[in-house]
Amino acid sequence: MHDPADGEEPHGPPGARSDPIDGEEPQDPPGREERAVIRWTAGLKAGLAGLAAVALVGLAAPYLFGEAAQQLSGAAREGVSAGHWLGTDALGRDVLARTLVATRLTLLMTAAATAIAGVLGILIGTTVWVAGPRVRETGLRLIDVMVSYPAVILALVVAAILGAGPVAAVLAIGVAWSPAFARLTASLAASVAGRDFVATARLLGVPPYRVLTRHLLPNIAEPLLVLLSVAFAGTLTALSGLSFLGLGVQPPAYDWGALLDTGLEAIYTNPAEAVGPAVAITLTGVLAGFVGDGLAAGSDPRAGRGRDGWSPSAPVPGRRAPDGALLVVDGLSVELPGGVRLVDGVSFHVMPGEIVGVVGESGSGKSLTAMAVARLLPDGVRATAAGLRLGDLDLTGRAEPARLATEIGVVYQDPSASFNPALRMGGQLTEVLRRHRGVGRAEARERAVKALEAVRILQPETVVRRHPHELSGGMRQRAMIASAVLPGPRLLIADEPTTALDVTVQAEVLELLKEINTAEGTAMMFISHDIGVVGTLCDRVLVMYAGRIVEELPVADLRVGRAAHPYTRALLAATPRLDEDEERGPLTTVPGRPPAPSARPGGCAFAPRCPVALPICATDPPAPVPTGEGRSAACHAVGVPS
Ligand SMILES: Nc1ncnc2c1ncn2[C@@H]1O[C@H](COP(=O)(O)OP(=O)(O)OP(=O)(O)O)[C@@H](O)[C@H]1O
Repeated sequence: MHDPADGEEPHGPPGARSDPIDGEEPQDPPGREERAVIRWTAGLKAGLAGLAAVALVGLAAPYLFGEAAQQLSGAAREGVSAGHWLGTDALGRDVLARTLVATRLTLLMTAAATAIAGVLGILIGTTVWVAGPRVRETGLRLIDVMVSYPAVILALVVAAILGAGPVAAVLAIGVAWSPAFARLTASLAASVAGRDFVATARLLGVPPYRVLTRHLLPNIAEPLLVLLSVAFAGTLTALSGLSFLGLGVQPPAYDWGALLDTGLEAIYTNPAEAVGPAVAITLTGVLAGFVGDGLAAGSDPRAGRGRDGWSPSAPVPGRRAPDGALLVVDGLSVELPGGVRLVDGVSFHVMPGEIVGVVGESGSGKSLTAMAVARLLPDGVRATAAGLRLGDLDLTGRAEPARLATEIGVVYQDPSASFNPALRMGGQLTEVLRRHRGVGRAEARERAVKALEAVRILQPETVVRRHPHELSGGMRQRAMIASAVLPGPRLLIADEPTTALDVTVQAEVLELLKEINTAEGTAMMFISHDIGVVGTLCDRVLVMYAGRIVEELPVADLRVGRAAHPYTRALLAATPRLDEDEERGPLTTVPGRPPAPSARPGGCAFAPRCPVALPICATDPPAPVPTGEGRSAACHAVGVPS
């Protein structure tokens, strides 16, 4: 499976190092489309609308109620009345008017403190990240200490040093909240810094500040935005707390905290006096919280995806899977939230007991197609399909986890990352049987031992007691196959299961998969970028290019080089064939590179690399056309004499 970070090709080879200032930078990662989208959840809308209303009050109240707020009515500490909805204060001034007027100063102070916290924290966090390892270590530890120190206490210390007053309070709270931003920035920057596009930018000599502003900050903006709204609520309460304690705003100026302080003095005689500022503080804090929650939910790719990231789409006309097909995929698309299609309307089927190979260059969408079938799509992508079913199991609906776990087995590319290093093999192998098939511990263990034996692992009784790191790569891959077939799945998805293995072990694993297929009748989807490997194992082959299936053909045709699509022919021409008697001439490479998903041309995505492209290929995407029994190709040039 592709890391989103390496989805698009960096410009030019790393060796083509240019001027460090104007160094050629890698393209933005595909995640960018994802970042640009804010999902307008109800909470976010309500929070923003509420805060806008509060800001409007802050703007207008001093003009509308400024006079009423200063006017001495003569009736001190008067209770709630028609003239004074929240009563009057010790000098007879209208409490409601004062609460409304105080909105402006409170909001200004809160916004200033939040801005100071954000700017200072992000500066500290990024400086720590840009600094060398030793400064970084010390900086991070210091930030940790500051974060663990309660912000209000820190603010009290700063306020005590700077003296009482609104400026000191704002600075104190701003400084006190900055470690939270520094910590988040440093951790997020560290996680993004390890991604390939950042490494490439550095390799190309892009200066650190440019890496920071162009590649790092935009990628971590979303969580920082969430923290900003949380900090707004936090600084509001903290500032009100300082004013309440007499360390913030000083008379005759007043904010909500100061009003609360005077209101509490009269809590027994006129409780309403404290209600105004208390409600204002709580309401504004809650609204800021709504915005934070809304932003967090909006940026959570799992939110709002409907049925587990799945939604139905219109059926694809003219395509019908044969009767009795086990897996039927109809118009499956996988896309990023911004609408960029990574897999674009693929339709295919797998018959019971059939091994279907999926080939194509890196990034053609093979893994995402397979993972969409297994319901294991990574966060941040969304799948739609007109139909997707495995036997009677509808894979677009809320498929039962127990059925998914037992009816579809998955073998991944990297055997070292597929097992939990902290657990023994036995527990991991028996998990699905025990959890979903209700098999007892002893029997599950016995079956695990048999399964390991079946994949030709020597001394399986000892192996079940071992941790994954104690096994060789080949053994781990075979153990993973054992684990995948143990619950008796109807479909086994093998995603480049031999890529990480050496050639001898590769051959053994392929043989093993064939044996399982023959003995158990397990249908398989076998993903590989190696058309030669697919030719030895599979019955039928789907060739993918730029998110689409461009050709479907029986493996017998592939073996003899009878392919209709120019892309398949180019792949075949680039593959060495050891079984060939006659001289075939030198191997050729497929010129050019596949387009990035966000930059696919309007017509046929292969057209710019195609030796037989027609004018129509640049404008119209070709639909699959039958090219023989069980064969089809999506190409305008098929059947056109060259
Ligand atoms: N989680 C993700 N977020 C964003 N883009 C993704 C994500 N996963 C994959 N992609 C992009 O989708 C496209 C198809 O990826 P996929 O992993 O399916 O390709 P593939 O054909 O299996 O390639 P490979 O052989 O290298 O694994 C690529 O451009 C990839 O960068």
